Amino acid sequence: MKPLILASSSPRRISLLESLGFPVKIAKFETDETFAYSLSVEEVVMELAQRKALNALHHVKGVEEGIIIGGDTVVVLDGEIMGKPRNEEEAFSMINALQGRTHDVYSGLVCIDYESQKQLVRWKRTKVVMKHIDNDTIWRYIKSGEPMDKAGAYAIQGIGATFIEGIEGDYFNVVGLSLSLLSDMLKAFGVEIL
Ligand SMILES: Cc1cn([C@H]2C[C@H](O)[C@@H](COP(=O)(O)OP(=O)(O)OP(=O)(O)O)O2)c(=O)[nH]c1=O
Repeated sequence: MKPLILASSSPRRISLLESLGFPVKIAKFETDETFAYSLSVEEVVMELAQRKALNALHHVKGVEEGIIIGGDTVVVLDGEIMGKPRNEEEAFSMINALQGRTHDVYSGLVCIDYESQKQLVRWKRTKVVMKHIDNDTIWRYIKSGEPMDKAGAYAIQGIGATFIEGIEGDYFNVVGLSLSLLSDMLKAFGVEIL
């Protein structure tokens, strides 16, 4: 089987991919994550995931062969895209905006076959309903450190789970890598999970 090369340093994406039982190689390189505001959310997550994957492809050329996987996750409330907070104040305003409301989490996923250079680019959306959270609780959460490297400043898989009323869609898409979508994409490259 072709090795899977993950263009990501996200510990969540690494352990989700490893949970499928395949050996995973990591090829993460600094990628510009700015985007044009004229793009739709779907285009943003696909473009950023693609940039990460193409960057890895460029760097592993002649060194590693396999299927390169790139991903990107954002939170969207009222059409506004939230990435990772730059500081604690921004984390506060993100969670404060999300609490008591329903938002969408979009993840883009890209697979590139090194050998054929064939590319597949997809996206997926999950709806998340968050409970009301008071200001003191938000600040205690921020002080836990958990929100700082997460889109929308919360982690559904961590203490942030206590804020979540429910979701509609794929849980793993919120954590950053839909294993269901990935398995469909890998199938197109001749890779069967089972
Ligand atoms: C909403 C949400 C996001 N996240 C994470 C998933 C992503 O890792 C992160 C969004 O940032 P990304 O830019 O998608 O990824 P990253 O910077 O962590 O990793 P890399 O660019 O190396 O692939 O937020 C959670 O872990 N839990 C959640 O509930």
